[in-house]
Amino acid sequence: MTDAAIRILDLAKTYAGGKQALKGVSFDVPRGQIFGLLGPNGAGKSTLINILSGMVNKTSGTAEIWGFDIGRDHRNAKASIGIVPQEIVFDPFFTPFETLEIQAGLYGVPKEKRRSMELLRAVHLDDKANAYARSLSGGMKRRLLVAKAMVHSPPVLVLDEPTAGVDVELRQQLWAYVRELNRGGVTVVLTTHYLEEAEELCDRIAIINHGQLITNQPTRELVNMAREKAVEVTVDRDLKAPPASPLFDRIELKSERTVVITYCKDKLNAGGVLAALQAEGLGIVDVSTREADLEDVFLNLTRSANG
Ligand SMILES: Nc1ncnc2c1ncn2[C@@H]1O[C@H](COP(=O)(O)OP(=O)(O)OP(=O)(O)O)[C@@H](O)[C@H]1O
Repeated sequence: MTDAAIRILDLAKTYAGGKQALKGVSFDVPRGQIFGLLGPNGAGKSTLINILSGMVNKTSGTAEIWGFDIGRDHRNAKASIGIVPQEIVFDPFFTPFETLEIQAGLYGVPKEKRRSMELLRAVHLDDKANAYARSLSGGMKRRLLVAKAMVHSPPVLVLDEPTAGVDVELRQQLWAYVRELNRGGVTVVLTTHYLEEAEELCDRIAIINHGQLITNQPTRELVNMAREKAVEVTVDRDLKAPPASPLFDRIELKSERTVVITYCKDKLNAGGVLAALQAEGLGIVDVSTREADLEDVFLNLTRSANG
């Protein structure tokens, strides 16, 4: 038995029309982590999740969930994962309580082991237990989907773009619950477009683009890869052209007196940038720096993978 929560090996998918959505992707999701799966639109994230959930058939390669092969050991693999889909799909005529009971029935959870009310409390929907699902707001429906994915107490929970259309407060509530589940031992996989979200939540991040894995590493390391920093400097006189220096990677004129200078933090620091400007005879009026974040890394990595 592997110690990975999910093990994906050379996984490929070509759709009927010939579109190669996954071109041989391999990675492990370590147990106990919150793992981010990132990529731009059309990268292949949903295809990968749908293969894990059994909704899409893989073309080749293997995938294991909690040590169970999704093909050979389909039942155990399915029992080991809960998936919160991207689309909100409910039967509008069932109440949240009934929705969870039916789902538990589908997974063969015996009545005495069901915990529908407990799950509804956890996602702050206990007061809506007997309301029609169609009367719930978008955020409430999304939380109900999370509860629904947990009825059979799977060790792995996958959330596919869970915060699309969810407001900031509900997003925080959702993350608080996801963290709580993770502290309780649930491995969480999250797909998102929001790098900030991934940076805040995930222990590890994999990025896919055009069906290929671009990177897979601890979030901290990924952030450290952002070698570029930018400093915005306002000087004491109008500039006709941006002052050039071989030390700068890029320089752009933001307004007559403000320039944004991008530099590599291995070569230079903000003091060096200012010294170079002063050497040009410019007086410094104002300075602000920006920490490189995952957005930069993401753009750099996907750019180099495209080029
Ligand atoms: N059923 C399908 N038939 C044919 N092509 C498909 C099908 N589903 C997805 N694709 C294509 O496969 C590629 C990967 O799509 P996928 O939905 O996996 O990407 P994604 O990373 O989840 O994107 P998004 O973030 O927009 O959901 C896209 O080019 C998409 O158009």
